[in-house]
Amino acid sequence: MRTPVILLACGCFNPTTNMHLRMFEIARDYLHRMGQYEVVGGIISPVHDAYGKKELVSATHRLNMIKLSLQGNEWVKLSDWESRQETWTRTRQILQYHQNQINAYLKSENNVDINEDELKWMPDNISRYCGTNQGIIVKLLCGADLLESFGTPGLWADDDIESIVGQHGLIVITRCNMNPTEFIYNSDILTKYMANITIVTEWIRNEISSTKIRRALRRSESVKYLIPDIVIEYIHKHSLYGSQKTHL
Ligand SMILES: Nc1ncnc2c1ncn2[C@@H]1O[C@H](COP(=O)(O)OP(=O)(O)OP(=O)(O)O)[C@@H](O)[C@H]1O
Ligand SMILES: NC(=O)c1ccc[n+]([C@@H]2O[C@H](COP(=O)(O)O)[C@@H](O)[C@H]2O)c1
Ligand SMILES: [Zn+2]
Repeated sequence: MRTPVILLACGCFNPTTNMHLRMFEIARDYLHRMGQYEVVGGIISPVHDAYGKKELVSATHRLNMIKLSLQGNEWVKLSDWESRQETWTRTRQILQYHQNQINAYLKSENNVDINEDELKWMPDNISRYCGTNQGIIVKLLCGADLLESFGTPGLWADDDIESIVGQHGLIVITRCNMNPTEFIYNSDILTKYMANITIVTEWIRNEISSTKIRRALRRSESVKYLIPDIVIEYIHKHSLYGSQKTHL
């Protein structure tokens, strides 16, 4: 019996790139091929404005751009819970919130309406799992850089890392110049929970990043085929990232 999982990606999504969307596809293909997990759905949870990262545009814009990117996507959904909180929330709590809502829904015998604003991020087909006694695990989907940020002094509490990896688990997509396997080897906590970490090698390598997209936009260079057209239109319409409409 395969274990049902939901993949949750957190980050700035400033703006969403094709690689953010590809991450979900790459992970689902790999997990299905390996046969241990069944991917029930995906969630994107953009970070709160209070995270305060350089050049971060408002959550309203980032949510809108994610919504546009997900048009026509049948299995990945946007969760705005994180951005609606009073301030920045640790990733452990974000995973826990979504896990608790899923657990409550599965116990609810199906009379909760998942179309309500609060639960719009739930997978459409989740009702299939009600009353089956089968839990769904919310796992953190991330790039190798996020995993390696666990090693930045003072950034993540050991307790949080233990809870994220021990109770949820990680699906890590490789990124150029990073060696997640070696990073796990060097960490006692990550080695302890190694069975809960899946490293997925992206063989069709590309180094799209939001930083490079913002840089190109600032320089009035084309970002076509790197981010969805509809997001490019949105960026120009709202003059985000110092962009001027010279393309598209
Ligand atoms: N090219 C990529 N390969 C693998 N993972 C990626 C890639 N781009 C983004 N990710 C992952 O997507 C998630 C969200 O990342 P984030 O919003 O920081 O995007 P980013 O492109 O890394 O942006 P920035 O350059 O602003 O840091 C993170 O887990 C990150 O590791
Ligand atoms: N202690 C924590 O829970 C912790 C620390 C640093 C970053 N994060 C999260 O990781 C993501 C990092 O995104 P960036 O790579 O864009 O900075 C964000 O979603 C942020 O909230 C969590
Ligand atoms: Zn990043």
